[in-house]
Amino acid sequence: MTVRIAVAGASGYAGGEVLRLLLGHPDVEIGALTAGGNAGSTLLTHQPHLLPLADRVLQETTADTLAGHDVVFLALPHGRSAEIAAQLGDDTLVIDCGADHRLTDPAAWDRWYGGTHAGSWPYGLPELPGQRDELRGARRVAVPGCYPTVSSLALAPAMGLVEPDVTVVAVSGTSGAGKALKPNLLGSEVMGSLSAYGVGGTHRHTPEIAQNLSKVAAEPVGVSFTPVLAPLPRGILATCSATLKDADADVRAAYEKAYADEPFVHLLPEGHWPTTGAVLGSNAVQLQVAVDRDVNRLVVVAAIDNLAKGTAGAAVQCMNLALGLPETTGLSTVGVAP
Ligand SMILES: NC(=O)C1=CN([C@@H]2O[C@H](COP(=O)(O)OP(=O)(O)OC[C@H]3O[C@@H](n4cnc5c(N)ncnc54)[C@H](OP(=O)(O)O)[C@@H]3O)[C@@H](O)[C@H]2O)C=CC1
Ligand SMILES: CC(=O)N[C@@H](CCC(=O)OP(=O)(O)O)C(=O)O
Repeated sequence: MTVRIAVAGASGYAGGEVLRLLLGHPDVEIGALTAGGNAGSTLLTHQPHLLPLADRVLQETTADTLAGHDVVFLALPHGRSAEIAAQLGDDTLVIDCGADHRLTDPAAWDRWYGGTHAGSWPYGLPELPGQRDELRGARRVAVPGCYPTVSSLALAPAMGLVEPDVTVVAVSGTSGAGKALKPNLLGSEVMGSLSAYGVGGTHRHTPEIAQNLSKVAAEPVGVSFTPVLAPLPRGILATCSATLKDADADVRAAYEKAYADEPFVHLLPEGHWPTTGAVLGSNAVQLQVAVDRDVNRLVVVAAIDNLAKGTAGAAVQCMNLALGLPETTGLSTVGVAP
């Protein structure tokens, strides 16, 4: 089967990564590509690596332009997806890389994003318990945020083994912030420096991580989340910890069991630790677990590429699931090294 796809936000980082992956997908034909203010320019201007699509002219992001495709990927700023998606019929599979449809609680949406909640869609993290079934045949998919992806996968197998109160400190490359110029992202501010931001429970991914872990734990899970910006283009390394209920619990066995059949989530052999370099450009998640005996805490380190498994790779994985294609089509588990 050949699936005709469109990408809204094709000039951005997430849209560009969706296209990079889809250029290697055997069942896809690439249709309309749209942007905001950059509509009218060629894709080459924004995505110098996507030469097979170099001459494509970016169109305006309207429902008319996007209609008539089998799949529409929305890689737009927060708050821009809902209105467009509402105008696309159920014959179109809509995959939203933004946040508009991730949170299930309207009050949480209002608190963290503000304004009217557009409703929640099937959540695009197939590796969470029960989630894959929700995505098979779905017509709408909310792709998770990059930090919630890595932290939820790092901690989900431990739910029940740890107290429902977790800490996540995650270091991210700068592409996570998108292309828009921000003062803290100027080259001279970022290079050679690490900086924490969204400290003190103020980052909008906190409720998304809590939503995921609370669903798995079947009880409210408190989340203390601190993101850190690093001078890397891509990659997230998350260190997650929680107090063990039973000091002798076999946590490694729980992780081995949870991810034994997952094509993209890899618990590394003991003694090896995840690195962002090892997952670069791939849809892989690398994990390692340890128990800090002195303080009786489980410590999990996890790495993803924020643009791949953290956004575009997850979007393609979910497209495959929704369309009934093999889940791994067009996706690699092999990173780039060194
Ligand atoms: N970067 C990442 O690691 C991740 C990103 N995401 C999500 O993906 C989405 C896109 O992010 P990202 O690619 O990083 O952002 P970028 O800033 O790199 O790209 C944004 C894209 O949206 C377009 N756009 C901006 N404003 C409008 C508008 N008013 N109408 C139509 N199009 C518009 C831009 O077009 P133009 O060039 O014309 O301005 C551009 O194509 C966001 O919702 C983000 O949260 C999710 C997970 C991780
Ligand atoms: C480094 C950096 O700035 N990262 C982004 C997260 C990107 C992402 O996954 O998020 P959304 O889809 O929810 O925007 C941030 O902290 O806002």
